[in-house]
Amino acid sequence: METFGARLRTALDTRGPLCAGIDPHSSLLVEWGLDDDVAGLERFSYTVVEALADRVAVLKPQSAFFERFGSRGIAVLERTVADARSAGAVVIMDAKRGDIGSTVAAYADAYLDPASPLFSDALTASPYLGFGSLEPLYALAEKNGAGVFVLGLTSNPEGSQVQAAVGASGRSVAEEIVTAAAGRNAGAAPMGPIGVVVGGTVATPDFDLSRLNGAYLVPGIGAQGATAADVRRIFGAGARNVVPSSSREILRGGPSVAGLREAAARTVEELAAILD
Ligand SMILES: O=c1ccn([C@@H]2O[C@H](COP(=O)(O)O)[C@@H](O)[C@H]2O)c(=O)[nH]1
Repeated sequence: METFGARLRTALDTRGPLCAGIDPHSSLLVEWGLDDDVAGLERFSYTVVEALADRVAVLKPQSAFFERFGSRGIAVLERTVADARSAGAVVIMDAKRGDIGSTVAAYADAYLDPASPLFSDALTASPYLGFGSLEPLYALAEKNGAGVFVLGLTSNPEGSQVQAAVGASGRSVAEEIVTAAAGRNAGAAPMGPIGVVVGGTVATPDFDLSRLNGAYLVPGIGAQGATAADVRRIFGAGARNVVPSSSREILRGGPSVAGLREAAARTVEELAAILD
């Protein structure tokens, strides 16, 4: 079985360093001339998959925008994930799950078990009930060749209230998360299954990001104001295993398939120029 790290590395090498978000905001549905209903959600999501799943490295559906339509929205999410994976994209489910370990085990079954209709290549998760509370996700991800992206330094301005807090060790919460993830990834090649989210909008971290031996998912490119230059500022020129992520900026290229492809290609070009 190919590991998540190997699959992600190949996707980045062959398709370029971009994660395109599938975020069907009601305002975007309207911009695309669609109704803000399940039919609109379907058309929007399947168009993004048709346009991008055979060419961008990673697609990241944002679960919240599907959940708001209840079970019919989840059905659209299931097909979106399955079709995107069939077309060769690595799919990161952005659901930011987290709870006590016994409940996290059910989230693991929901997203990281190949028998589940929502099975994805990776899941975003919140480690703020403790990094170890997510252990069932790490274990099932490893078993099934999938990945987990834990929140480290999020792109929103409120994040630092928790993530920059310094504990008894003298290290910030975010540094502790990176350290813990690095411990779990030790020895894996080309990289381990535990990635960390570091927003492109954050202040330059004052600790070493290079020891993770896993991928960094970097949301905030485009609509939140982060640029390729920010990716270089945070990770250094030529950084590897960095997955910049942009949703609204690319989605505004729609509703045409050509417009979406053009927006994605432009973003990849900018990012590839500064990443390995
Ligand atoms: O720190 C984080 C973690 C996740 N996100 C998610 O990424 C996209 C960003 O969308 P844009 O339209 O490119 O702003 C969205 O799904 C967020 O939930 C994040 O922004 N920051």
